[in-house]
Amino acid sequence: MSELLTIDGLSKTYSTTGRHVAALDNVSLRIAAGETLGLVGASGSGKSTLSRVLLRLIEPDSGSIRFEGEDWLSLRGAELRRRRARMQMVFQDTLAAFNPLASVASVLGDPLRIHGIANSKQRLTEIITLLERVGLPAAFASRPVYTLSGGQRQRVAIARAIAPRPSLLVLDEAVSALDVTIRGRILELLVALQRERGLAYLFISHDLAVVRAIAHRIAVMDAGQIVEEGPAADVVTVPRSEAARRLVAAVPRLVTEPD
Ligand SMILES: Nc1ncnc2c1ncn2[C@@H]1O[C@H](COP(=O)(O)OP(=O)(O)OP(=O)(O)O)[C@@H](O)[C@H]1O
Repeated sequence: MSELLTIDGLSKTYSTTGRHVAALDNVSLRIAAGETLGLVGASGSGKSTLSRVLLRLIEPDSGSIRFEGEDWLSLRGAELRRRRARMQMVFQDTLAAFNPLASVASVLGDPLRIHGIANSKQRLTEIITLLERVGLPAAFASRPVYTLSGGQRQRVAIARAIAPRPSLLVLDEAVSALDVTIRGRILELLVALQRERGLAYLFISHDLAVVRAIAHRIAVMDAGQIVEEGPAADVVTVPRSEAARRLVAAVPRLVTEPD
């Protein structure tokens, strides 16, 4: 598999009122095309800081990111906007990410327009195709976002993320707020989309059980550092780091064999 994302030596320290927090401390990660890297860690370990750096919302103090062969941190302005189509995000809090009064059609139409995917005539057809692909009826196009359930909103968020035809989705606690049944269905949808489109995922969560269900490899973060990385089954069954052992212990069914 070819390398899609290469993160090398990424560091970021927040300094507020005389306190310094090393949120990212020399983080290096790799993701191949079409694979899922799970990133787990306790609250405050630096996961969201990494996703904010990838999104280019904050600049790291040092380190490099190569994405699709390009120096991701040096992209600016129009070129960054253009390349952003290829790396899309899905967050936990979709009500905050969307204007709740906006229709589903406008939420999905924006990326199509911005990235020049479909002209105004083709747009509604493309929106309906996207809705159907994520398991929502075409009639949802006219619904305001606030009328959708959490699971339905997360499907819209996934539809919006895949609309500009990315090669990588960064999913930051994307299923954490959903109840167990809905969460399972969204994970199934993500797996199906990955197979169809060769998408790669950086799947960020504090919940090792959820990450285990979807990731090929797992990286464990603790206090800004990657303390362990390996095939998903290995990290869950033979955790080497203290941080991974704590996360495994927090999921009793992973360590207890069924009767
Ligand atoms: N803007 C900021 N200013 C100062 N400190 C910050 C800022 N953002 C994050 N931090 C600190 O950096 C560390 C890493 O935070 P981050 O949000 O990246 O962790 P996380 O693993 O995503 O946690 P959670 O799962 O709770 O969201 C924490 O100690 C946090 O308090």
